Formats: sequence, C-alpha cells, structure tokens
Amino acid sequence: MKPEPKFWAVIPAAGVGSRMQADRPKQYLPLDGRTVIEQTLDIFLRHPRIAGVVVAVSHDDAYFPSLCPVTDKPLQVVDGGAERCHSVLNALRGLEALAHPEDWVLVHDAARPCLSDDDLERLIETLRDDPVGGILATPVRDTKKRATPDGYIAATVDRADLWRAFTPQMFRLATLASALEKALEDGFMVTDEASALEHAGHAPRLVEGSAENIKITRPEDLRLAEFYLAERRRASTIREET
Ligand SMILES: Nc1ccn([C@@H]2O[C@H](COP(=O)(O)OP(=O)(O)OP(=O)(O)O)[C@@H](O)[C@H]2O)c(=O)n1
Ligand SMILES: C[C@](O)(CO)[C@H](O)COP(=O)(O)O
Repeated sequence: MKPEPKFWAVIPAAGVGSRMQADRPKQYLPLDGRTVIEQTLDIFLRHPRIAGVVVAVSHDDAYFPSLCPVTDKPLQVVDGGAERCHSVLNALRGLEALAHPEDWVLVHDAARPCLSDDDLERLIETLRDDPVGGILATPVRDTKKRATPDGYIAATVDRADLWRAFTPQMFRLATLASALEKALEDGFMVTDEASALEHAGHAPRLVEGSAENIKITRPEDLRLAEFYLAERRRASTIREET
C-alpha cells in the first residue's frame, strides 16, 4: 500500500531585496506587527496539511536565527544560492532527507506574505491528484505593452491568454528537483519552478488565486501588504465577536 503523499513547503528567503532599497533584506522588514518572513512562515506552519518547512536563507543571514518560529513541525534551514532557483534547489536537496520522492512540494516566496488560507487550500485540493502539478496565478488585467530599448511602445501584447504567475508552485519533489537540475544544466536560469517543468516538456496547471497574493518587491508593495493583512485581522476580529 503506497503511503499518502505528504505536503512540504519550501520558502526561498535568501534574496537581498535590492529593489526595496531598505536597510535590510525585505523579508525581515516589519509587517503588521511581525516581519514579512514570519507572516509567510506562519501560513504554512499553522496549515494542518503542511508536514514541515525548509527555508533557504543567505549563508551570512544574521536575522533569521533571532526569529525562532514556534512550531512542532520540522523546520529546516539551508543555505540559499546566487539566484532564487539555486536557493530552491538547495532546499529541495535538504528536503530529500525528510520527504518521499513522490511527496508534494509547495515552493512559496518569503516575499509573498499575503497568501490566503483559502488559496493555499484550493491549490492543494485542485492539484493533489494531478499528474504534474501547477501554480497559483491570476489572469492579466491591464493592457500589456512591449517596450523599445529607449522607452517607447514597440507593440501591444495580446493579453487574451496571459496570466501572472504567483506562488506557491506545487510539484512532486523528485520531478521538481530533476527538472530544476536539467534546466540549470541547459543554461536556463528559471525565475519560477513551473518554467523548469515546462522546459522538461510538462504543462503545469494554472489555479486562479487572489491578486492580493502580491510579491513585496518595491516600497509601495509593503504598504499594500500592510493594508491587506490589517483588513483580514479586522474581519477576523468581527467574525469572532459575532
Ligand atoms: N538568490 C535568491 C534570490 C531570491 N530569493 C528569494 O526569492 C523570492 C523572490 O525573489 P525576489 O522578489 O526577486 O527577491 P530579491 O532577489 O531579494 O529581490 P531583488 O531582486 O529586488 O534583489 C524572495 O523571497 C527572495 O528572498 C532567494 O531565496 N534566493
Ligand atoms: C516565482 C515568482 O514569484 C513568480 O512570479 C517570480 O518569478 C519571482 O521572480 P523574482 O525576480 O525572483 O522576484
């Protein structure tokens, strides 16, 4: 009898956050009373289906050790790499000591603290029997333009079938690790996990999620994330009081 596959979270958190122009890596900036990364980790540490978490942090990260998230789940910390894909691959290799090759891995940016429990649950429920896996995403809303090198409109891109890729991106551990290794061997510095699966010939599934699942990249994103989390806290308080 094959064991039921488990669900693991991999959190790439080894970036420097250069576009944020802050005094520290953006995953350690304050957000709604905690840090960005604590908000993100909490989503997975408190979700009943998540068996454990592997976080990739910069080898000289001086911030993470002071956080000490409280959890009874396995929480492994590995060194990140030069690019996000290297950090993810390092985390997958760390996870191999804890997980079965057929277990599901949900790769989620530390910089996306506004992922909702509903979206996480929908992703898992939609993909748990899928032969490949997939990603949270949302259809493009704005008209898309391609630019000339000197900042003029070169063309309008048909947005009919365009989606914005979010995270988590959910794939089987062995499939994802080998796809990432192959993409890197072939010289593809993929910016998300789905690109590696596509390079390997797969067609990951798109699971529509909330546009509130923003990636904190620039200063204005932090203000928006503060608004979203404060709104959810207010709504939760009202529900508890009624
Ligand atoms: N070598 C890297 C680069 C990025 N990340 C992580 O991947 C996520 C998405 O990357 P991005 O938003 O680009 O973060 P940074 O690389 O830190 O931002 P910037 O490009 O502005 O420096 C973040 O949680 C970041 O910490 C990582 O683990 N390892
Ligand atoms: C993985 C990702 O968040 C999907 O949109 C995005 O590709 C990360 O890109 P970044 O340049 O590493 O922020």
